[in-house]
Amino acid sequence: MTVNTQPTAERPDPRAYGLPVVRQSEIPAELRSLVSRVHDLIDAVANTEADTETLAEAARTVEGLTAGLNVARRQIGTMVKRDEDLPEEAAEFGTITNIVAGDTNPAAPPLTLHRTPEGLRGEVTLNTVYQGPPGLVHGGWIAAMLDQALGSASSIEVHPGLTARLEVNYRNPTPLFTPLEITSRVDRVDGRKVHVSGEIRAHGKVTAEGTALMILIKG
Ligand SMILES: CCCCC/C=C\C/C=C\C/C=C\C/C=C\CCCC(=O)SCCNC(=O)CCNC(=O)[C@H](O)C(C)(C)COP(=O)(O)OP(=O)(O)OC[C@H]1O[C@@H](n2cnc3c(N)ncnc32)[C@H](O)[C@@H]1OP(=O)(O)O
Repeated sequence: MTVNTQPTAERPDPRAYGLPVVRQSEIPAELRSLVSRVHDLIDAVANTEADTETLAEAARTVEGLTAGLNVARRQIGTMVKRDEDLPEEAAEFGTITNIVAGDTNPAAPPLTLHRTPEGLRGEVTLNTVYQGPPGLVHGGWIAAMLDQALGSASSIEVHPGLTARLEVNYRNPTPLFTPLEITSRVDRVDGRKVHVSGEIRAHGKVTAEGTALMILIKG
């Protein structure tokens, strides 16, 4: 059962918690481009068999780049405001460096979830950076992606919350380099307790199922 496909009107404003907010459209194209290139760099570093001279030069270059970028850092907990077509009071917020779905996190896959009549749906294809068993996605990452999809279902359909309990059933191996479909929904709301569920599918077959209890943020 989907409780409500429309966002709740009143949402907690991160600014009330002392957290800065960046509009998604304010993230410079240059930063998005850098994030994408570093995402590819992580994969290249994880898999390279280049000669030691090339490795040493790359390390020096990256060290210099890191120092250059660290001259100006965001405040921890900076949030990004999404769905800017929604009215201000119905806006959806996410943490900008969220490890699963953060706009500016090059280590994030990233997973983007969209509303559907049934709940939320997203697609993601993972490379060897997310590898656990050979050729397969790490189980911890499967849990992380389900946690994000289930938390987002609560956040978008009801109200943002924190995961109090998460259960994952690994039904089939989840392959790398394969489009994965991730779906989630709200099953039941009981005061501040929101029961959510979701699945990951590869080639239409369920590889993992998750259920969780989200406790809504007060205020
Ligand atoms: C941090 C605030 C910033 C706000 C910024 C504004 C907007 C933000 C917008 C979005 C961002 C929000 C979320 C991000 C979305 C996705 C990220 C992925 C999800 C995560 O990565 S999230 C991290 C991992 N997560 C934790 O880090 C939680 C650690 N934990 C706690 O922080 C507390 O534990 C908490 C808050 C869960 C509850 O604490 P609490 O004091 O608020 O509530 P309380 O204990 O009174 O429970 C109320 C009722 O829930 C029942 N209940 C509680 N826990 C239960 C359990 N485990 N099993 C069964 N029932 C349970 C009680 O029995 C009672 O039930 P009853 O009312 O019937 O008596």
